[in-house]
Amino acid sequence: MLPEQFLNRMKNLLGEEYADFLASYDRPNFQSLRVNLLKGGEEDLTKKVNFLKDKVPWAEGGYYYGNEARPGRHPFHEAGVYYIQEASAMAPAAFLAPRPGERVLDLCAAPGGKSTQLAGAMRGKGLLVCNEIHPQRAKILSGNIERMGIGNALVINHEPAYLAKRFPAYFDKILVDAPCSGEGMFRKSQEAIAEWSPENIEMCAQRQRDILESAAVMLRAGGRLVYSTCTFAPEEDEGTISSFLKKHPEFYLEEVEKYPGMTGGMSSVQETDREGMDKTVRLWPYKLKGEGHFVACLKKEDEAKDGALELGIEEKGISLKECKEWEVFQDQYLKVPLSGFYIKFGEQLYLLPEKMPLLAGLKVLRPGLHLGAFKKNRFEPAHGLALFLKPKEVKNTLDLSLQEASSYLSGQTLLKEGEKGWYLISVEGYSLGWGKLSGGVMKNHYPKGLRLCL
Ligand SMILES: C[S@@+](CC[C@H](N)C(=O)[O-])C[C@H]1O[C@@H](n2cnc3c(N)ncnc32)[C@H](O)[C@@H]1O
Repeated sequence: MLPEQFLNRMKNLLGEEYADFLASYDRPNFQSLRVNLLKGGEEDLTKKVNFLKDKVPWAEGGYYYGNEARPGRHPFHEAGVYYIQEASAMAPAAFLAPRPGERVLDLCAAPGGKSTQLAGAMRGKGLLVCNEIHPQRAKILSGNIERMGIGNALVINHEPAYLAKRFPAYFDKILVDAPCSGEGMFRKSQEAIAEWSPENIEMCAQRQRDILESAAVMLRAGGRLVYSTCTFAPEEDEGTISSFLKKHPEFYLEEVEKYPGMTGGMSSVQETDREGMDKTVRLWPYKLKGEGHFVACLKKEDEAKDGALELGIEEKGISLKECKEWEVFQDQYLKVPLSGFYIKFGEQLYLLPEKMPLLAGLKVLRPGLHLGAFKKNRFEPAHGLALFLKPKEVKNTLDLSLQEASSYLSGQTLLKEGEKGWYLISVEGYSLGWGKLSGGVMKNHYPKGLRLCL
C-alpha cells in the first residue's frame, strides 16, 4: 500500500498526469542488465544468449531482457559478463561519461551498479575510486568490482567529509548517487515504502546537501559532478541542487541530451529559485521503460578559486623484482606480463592502478587488481586475477560448456589430462576462476564463499 501522504504529494506535483503515474504501478517491471564492456562486449554476448531484447537507449551496453529469463542464475553472471541493473539507474553514469585515463570518484557506490558502469566506460584506464560509507555494503561493492574484472579501482570505506580533506580538487569527474527516500523504487521495494515519511525526506535532503559539499571540494576546476537520486521528492532533487547552486556560484548546470520519456526538472514547483531546473533530468516510470530517477549534471568553472588539479603524492609501491614468487608465476602462466607497481597487504599482492593516491590513513578494501597471495615459497593466484584476465592472455586454459561451468561453480573437481599447474577456467570464452591440475584431476579453486548451485 502506498502512503496516502505520498500520493497526495504526487497529485500536487503532477496535476493532470497523476492518473498516468498511478497507472504505472499496475504495469509489470521492466527487467534490464548492462553488458560488461571489459569482457567481450555486446556483439559477442548477443551471439551467445537469446534473452537480450531491446537496447536501453541512454546507456551503452544496456539491454532489457524477457521476464522469463534468469540471467542472474546463469554462469555468465558469475563470470561478470553483465550486471543486472535497473534501466533508469543506468542514466547517471552515462551522463557522467568518464573517459579512459581520468580520475573518477563514485562517492556513494555500493552495491556497485554505477561503479561497474563507470569502469566499463573507462576501459580499464585511469583511476576509479569507489567509496561506500557502510562497511558491510562496501564488502559487497568490492565483490562486484572483482566479479566484473575491474583492475583500476580503489575501493574504500569512508565518510565523504573525511575524503574531502584528503582529496581537494583531485577528481576529474564525481558521481554522487545519493542516499534518498527511494520513492522511485516503490514499484519494486516494499522496504522503501515502509521507510517513507515526510520527516525522512527532510533528513535525506539535509544529508544530500552535506554529501554534495564534500563532493564539491574534491572536484577539480573544469570537472563534472553528476548528482542523482531515485526519488520524486522535489526537496531531494531540484531542492538539493538549487540550494547547492546558491552556495556555489562556481558551479553551473550542464545541458544534457534528454531521451524520449525524460523531462526537465520541475522548475515550477515551490520557490522561484528552482528556475533553470529544466536542465536537470527526471525519468518517469509512466513515460519510459524504467523506474523513477533524477539526474543533475553540474560543471565546475575552469577558473574556480581552488585552482589546478591537486595531484597529491602517488603511491610508489614495490617493483616486480621485489615480488619474486609472483614474477615466477607470471613467467610460467601469463602470455603477456602485467606491468606497473605493486603493493603488499600482509601476504596479499595487488597491482596498483595508474595515478593511485597515497593509501596511508585510508580504509582500503581493494587497492587495485588483486593478483594473489604469497604462500610458503609459492604464489597462489587470486580469484580477482582470473576474472580480470582473458583466456587468450593465459598459457593454460580450460573452456567449459554451460553445464560443466555449473558444476565448476558448485565446487566440483574436473577431470582433465594435461600439464600440471594452474589453469584459467572459462565458460564459452569468459573467465570464471582458477583450477590446479595434477594427475588428471583439476582441483577446484573457485572461492568457497561464492560457490552456488545454478
Ligand atoms: C543509492 S545508494 C547507491 C547505489 C549505487 N550507486 C549503485 O549504483 O549501486 C546510496 C548509497 O549511499 C550510502 N550512504 C548512506 N549514507 C551516506 C552518507 N551519509 N554519505 C555517503 N553515503 C551514504 C548508502 O549506504 C548507499 O550505499
